[in-house]
Amino acid sequence: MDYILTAESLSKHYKHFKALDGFSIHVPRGAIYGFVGKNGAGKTTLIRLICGLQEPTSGNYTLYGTKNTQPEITKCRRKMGAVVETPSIYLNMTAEDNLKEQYRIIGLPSFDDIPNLLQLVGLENTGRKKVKHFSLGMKQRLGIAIALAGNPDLLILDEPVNGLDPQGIIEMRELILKLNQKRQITFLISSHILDELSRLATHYGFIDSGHMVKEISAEELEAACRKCLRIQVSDTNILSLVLDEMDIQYNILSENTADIFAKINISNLTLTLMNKGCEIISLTERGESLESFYLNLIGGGKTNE
Ligand SMILES: Nc1ncnc2c1ncn2[C@@H]1O[C@H](COP(=O)(O)OP(=O)(O)OP(=O)(O)O)[C@@H](O)[C@H]1O
Repeated sequence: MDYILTAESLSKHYKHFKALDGFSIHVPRGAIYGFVGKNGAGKTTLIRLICGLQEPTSGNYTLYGTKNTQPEITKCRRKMGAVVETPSIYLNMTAEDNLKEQYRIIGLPSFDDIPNLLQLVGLENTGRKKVKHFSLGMKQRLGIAIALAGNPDLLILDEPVNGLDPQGIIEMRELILKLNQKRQITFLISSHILDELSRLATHYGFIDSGHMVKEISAEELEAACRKCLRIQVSDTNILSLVLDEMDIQYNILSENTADIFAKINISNLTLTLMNKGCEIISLTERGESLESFYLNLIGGGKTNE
């Protein structure tokens, strides 16, 4: 697989405190990678390291295949944009002037692309309005426009929907999906709002106390959380024959137990099984929400702070 960002055995210690400890991550190109963890788990610490704002205590990471210890890493960081904590924008300036300022900072020679960029993030009609009069959602989208100025193909967003109202959340989600699908931008999104992430993410990494607990694709996660019907019967051989005939997906767990992954007509199944001499002993609905998967993985309870 082609990874834009990887880390192995990465550690960041603050005196005796291990904010990241033997941490690993693998972000595939084109992914929307949901980076999930409780407050204080180490998410922002990783982002600060990748952005070059801090140095790791030990271990390495790679950006576009380049190790952080190689001099070319600075060039690689130019292909990356980040909106960390509150985006750094000038409140007394318009959206357009903020973008011009960013273009100057990164040395872009022409402002021609600014109208397109404003349109891309839905701020094309803000005219002379100063940013201090923007909603939080508009400010966040301007933060993204600023991060997009250098035409990056990796965007790192730290808690992008924190504090946004429902409309702002929808606009942010649509913008992320648009940039991912139309501009092939890979996203690393840190968040603890799992429900929102699950509408976007193609991959997840669950971090706890500075460790990567699990990396999983959205498909694998969906399969792990898939609702199923656990059925206990007198003979699963007969059950599998019947389910095959009905073209229903299932998984045999033992001589008497199986999981069925479909909505079924229970009376129909009971009758067919009885006619073939197989008795149903019990039926229970099983399944795990994303939230309970996450809590099982890292445990509820206290934060790291
Ligand atoms: N400069 C620092 N000095 C000492 N400890 C720090 C420093 N920066 C972060 N920490 C500690 O490292 C831990 C991880 O912090 P980090 O900001 O990475 O967490 P986070 O997962 O981003 O959490 P949040 O969602 O609250 O932002 C926290 O316990 C924090 O107090």
